[in-house]
Amino acid sequence: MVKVPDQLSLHWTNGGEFLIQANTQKRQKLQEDESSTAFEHVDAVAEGRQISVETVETKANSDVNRKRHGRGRGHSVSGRGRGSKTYDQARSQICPSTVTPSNGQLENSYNKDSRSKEHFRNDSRSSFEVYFLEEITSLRAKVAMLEEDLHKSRQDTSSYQNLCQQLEKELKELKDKEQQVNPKRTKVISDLLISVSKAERQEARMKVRQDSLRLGNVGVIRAGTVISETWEEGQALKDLNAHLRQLLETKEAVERQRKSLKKRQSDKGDGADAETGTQEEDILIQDEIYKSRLTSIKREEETILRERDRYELEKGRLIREMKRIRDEDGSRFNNFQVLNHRFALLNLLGKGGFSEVYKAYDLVEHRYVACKLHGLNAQWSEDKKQSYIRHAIREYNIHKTLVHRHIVRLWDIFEIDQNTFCTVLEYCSGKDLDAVLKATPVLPEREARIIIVQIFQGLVYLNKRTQKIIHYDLKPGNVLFDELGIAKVTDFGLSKIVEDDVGSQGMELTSQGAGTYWYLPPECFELSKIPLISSKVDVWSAGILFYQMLFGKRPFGHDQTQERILREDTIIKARKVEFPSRPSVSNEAKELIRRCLTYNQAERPDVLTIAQDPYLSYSKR
Ligand SMILES: Nc1ncnc2c1ncn2[C@@H]1O[C@H](COP(=O)(O)OP(=O)(O)OP(=O)(O)O)[C@@H](O)[C@H]1O
Repeated sequence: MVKVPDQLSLHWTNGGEFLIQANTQKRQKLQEDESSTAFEHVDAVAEGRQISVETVETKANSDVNRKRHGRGRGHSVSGRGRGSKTYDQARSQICPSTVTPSNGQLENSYNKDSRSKEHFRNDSRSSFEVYFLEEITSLRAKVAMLEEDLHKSRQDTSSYQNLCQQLEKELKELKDKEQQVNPKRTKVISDLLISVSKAERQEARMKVRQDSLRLGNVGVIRAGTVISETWEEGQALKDLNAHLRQLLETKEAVERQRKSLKKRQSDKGDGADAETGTQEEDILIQDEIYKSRLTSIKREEETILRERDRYELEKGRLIREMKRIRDEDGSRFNNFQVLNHRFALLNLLGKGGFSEVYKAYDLVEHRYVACKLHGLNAQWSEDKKQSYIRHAIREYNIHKTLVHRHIVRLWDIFEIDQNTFCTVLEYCSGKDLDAVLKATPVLPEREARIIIVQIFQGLVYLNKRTQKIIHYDLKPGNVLFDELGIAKVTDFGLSKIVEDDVGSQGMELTSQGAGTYWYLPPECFELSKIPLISSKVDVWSAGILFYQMLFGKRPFGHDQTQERILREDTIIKARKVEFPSRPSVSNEAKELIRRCLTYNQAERPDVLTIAQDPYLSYSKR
């Protein structure tokens, strides 16, 4: 008996099922008849073909799948489509002749119409052949397409490789070119910067000369063999002073006249005649004239005094600028050197105790920076030099880790020679707070508030790090402004890292005596034992700063020298802060200052606590 392959029924659903059933019934019938040779042959052929169909179909499917899962190029769809179409055609050619309403009917039809069997055999055979042929053609076409694809891909790969090589070559050429152009470009930028800086130097010197005529100049006086410098007032101040003197003389003259008028009035006594009455009225009128004159003199005096104050501020600025120019002229870095092949030094910004700060241009990052040149005195002992370097490295190590909007960034540090090294800082083109307060000693509360808020934000950052930092040297000169007016705290030369194991009272102050005394709290002046300090030092300093911005002076020892503050224990006695009646300042501001200037360190809030003060917050609650 010939076995019908299972696949047949799998593929030929619906119509095919009928066919299988028909064949099975046929076979049963033939077995019964034992005369089945012709049909068995047909069936065997049909079965054999069907197996082949299955094999081809499976292969075609796996081709399609491979295509689908593989590169997924467009041909796979059409290939499958074509195959399926052929397959469907084959089915449709086979099925109509074999499909009958029921098995019984099929048998009947088979028995009744042997011609239809023949017809079926012939139809099946030709359908399969057609199908195979079409399938083979389709597969060949697919293979051809795949080969074509492969060929194209190979071509693509090789052209991509060529392109890649070409781009690499171009990149190298560009890099080489850039390396050639770079020094030229750097030279052009440097030359431009130098020209601008030279023009600025010239302008600065010209302005100083012009202002000197108005505001004054440094003169030299000789006393025996001793030559010393003295300040000679400029014409504008001389004129103002002369005007003031003249007003004073006039005032004295009017007052003298008024006095004698009063005397005349009292000498006359209480006369009641008509003449006396007239004279008395004359005296009253005369007195009124003198009074009016005195009032106008006072007004003029006030105007001139205001003008003189303005001139004094300008004079202060002029003196600082003269000093800066003198320092620049005397500096060994004033000749536009490029440090570390990168930082083009421009003009001197200012000179500190042991350092010169230059405006510079970073030729790599293309931005302005401030180069602080720390000079070790050649006369110093090796020990002192080493201690200074240790100190500077310590400062650098603290400062370089600080990244905050209200802290000046430290970009770099390098050695220039045996006695000099340089720290590179974020450039702040605005004035420092010290210069601001010299020009405008009293700031409007609104301006002072936003400055102190920014300072506290910087301090909060220092106290939220794992390694907390006490700045220890907060003062107007250490608050800088960038061109947008953003305040930034700088100079970490005296700052302290609060170690993890420090007790609640704070850490030991090992550098007692350093710092600027107006801004330091009472605990820093403790002499009986080593003081313990914490972030509360900065809270006190910020309180002093805020007071100074609002009232134009420091609350404790404003007019005293550092030495006198120490000698007279000024800060140790600073138990309570007093506020002047003018200018008028809000109670909230005064309360914040009181909290910052709490005498007892234990009761004074620390940075994170005081930062919660509603006055330091701008959020709408
Ligand atoms: N990052 C900066 N950007 C712009 N100007 C700066 C910068 N750092 C310092 N300056 C300016 O340079 C000048 C000198 O600064 P420096 O810090 O050396 O002086 P100081 O604080 O007066 O002195 P010392 O550090 O010895 O107390 C000051 O006028 C300061 O405003």
